Amino acid sequence: MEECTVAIKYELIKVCKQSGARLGRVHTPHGVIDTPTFMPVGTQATVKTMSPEELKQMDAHIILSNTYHLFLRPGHEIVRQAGGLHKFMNWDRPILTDSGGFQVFSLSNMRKIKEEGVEFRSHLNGDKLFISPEKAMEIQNALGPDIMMAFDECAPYPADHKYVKQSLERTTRWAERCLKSHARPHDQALFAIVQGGMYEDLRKQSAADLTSMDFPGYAIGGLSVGEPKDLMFNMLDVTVPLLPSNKPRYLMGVGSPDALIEGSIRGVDMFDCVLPTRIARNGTTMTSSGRLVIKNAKFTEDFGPLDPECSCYTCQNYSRAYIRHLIKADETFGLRLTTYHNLHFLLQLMRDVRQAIMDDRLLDFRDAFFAKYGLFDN
Ligand SMILES: CNc1nc2c(CC[C@H]3O[C@@H](OC)[C@H](O)[C@@H]3O)c3nc(N)[nH]c(=O)c3cc2[nH]1
Ligand SMILES: [Zn+2]
Repeated sequence: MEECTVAIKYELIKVCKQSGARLGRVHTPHGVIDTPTFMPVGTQATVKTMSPEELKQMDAHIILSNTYHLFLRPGHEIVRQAGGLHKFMNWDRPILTDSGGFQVFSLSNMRKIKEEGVEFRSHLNGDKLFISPEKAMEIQNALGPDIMMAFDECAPYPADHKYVKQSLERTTRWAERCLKSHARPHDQALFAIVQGGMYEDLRKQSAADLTSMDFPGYAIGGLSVGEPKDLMFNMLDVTVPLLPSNKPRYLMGVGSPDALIEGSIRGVDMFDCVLPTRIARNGTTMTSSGRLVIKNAKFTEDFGPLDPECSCYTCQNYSRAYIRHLIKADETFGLRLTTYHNLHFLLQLMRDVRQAIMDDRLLDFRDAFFAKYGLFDN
């Protein structure tokens, strides 16, 4: 694609001499993203319990939203009338929307996959709905994110070689149809999603098919679907080297601290995961010494911060005892405090990862991080 029709540009800043990880920047219509980056997930046009101002305070560079959910509610035409997602949710930095491929297969029942697209019932009211590659592009065109994802099938795990091969080949044909129906390539970058399950040969086939179509960025899909972590890392070792080095690489649905560090070491630039926001809502927090479940009785009279090494708003102003009280009392403010801290923790982790790449010491950083992170027994 000639330069003028591409909405984003990847700038490689340097490669870590110790690990091979890379420091980069993704230039988008709504601003620059420093990579490797963690993207907070705002599936229904909000990062649950956080305001845009708080997300800026913790310096989130980009957030996610979701085609499937917004198609069902409030409907993409409402968002279009509002002037697009940035206006609708009052977020003027970059946005990435997932195509709904994952949700159609994971959230709705009674779905039928055809060459044309996927027939399914709404998980909200049982309405019979249909999403095709063209429909997914129409919805994302209305939502107006800086980065949109091709409509794909995230193959289930485990799945046999024959099923995964047929699925990836359909995903490739769907990606081609997405490209053809891409209305505003100069405004919105369309990323393809590499599939292939846990099969090296199929990962190579999917990567080869999609990189021959020259997308502005590539996601690695079909992972973090219940497989053992070392299998996921093994699939990364196979797939990442097949992706162009001058384009961003996005590992979908990955966000535990160890996976963010290991994925960065393997050359991944972008990550998203609901983990930090989801576990926060039942009072589980990530600290430099490991996971801390705040409801644990031992924190009843603990007036120290969640994480003594954390500089976030929650840790500077509130105690474990207070947060434990709020979570036990089902007080919404408690969820806000744990969510704020968990997101800040992962965003800070990625700032530390980027600094470690700059200093050519990411493997040392990893070892030091893991030496402490596993220490906590709740
Ligand atoms: C958790 N593991 C995981 N998530 C995944 C997602 C959804 C992320 C999206 O789903 C929602 O969170 C579950 C959020 O909106 C997020 O952006 C994927 N999406 C697509 N299109 N294709 C994939 O192969 C895929 C694989 C994933 N593995
Ligand atoms: Zn904190």
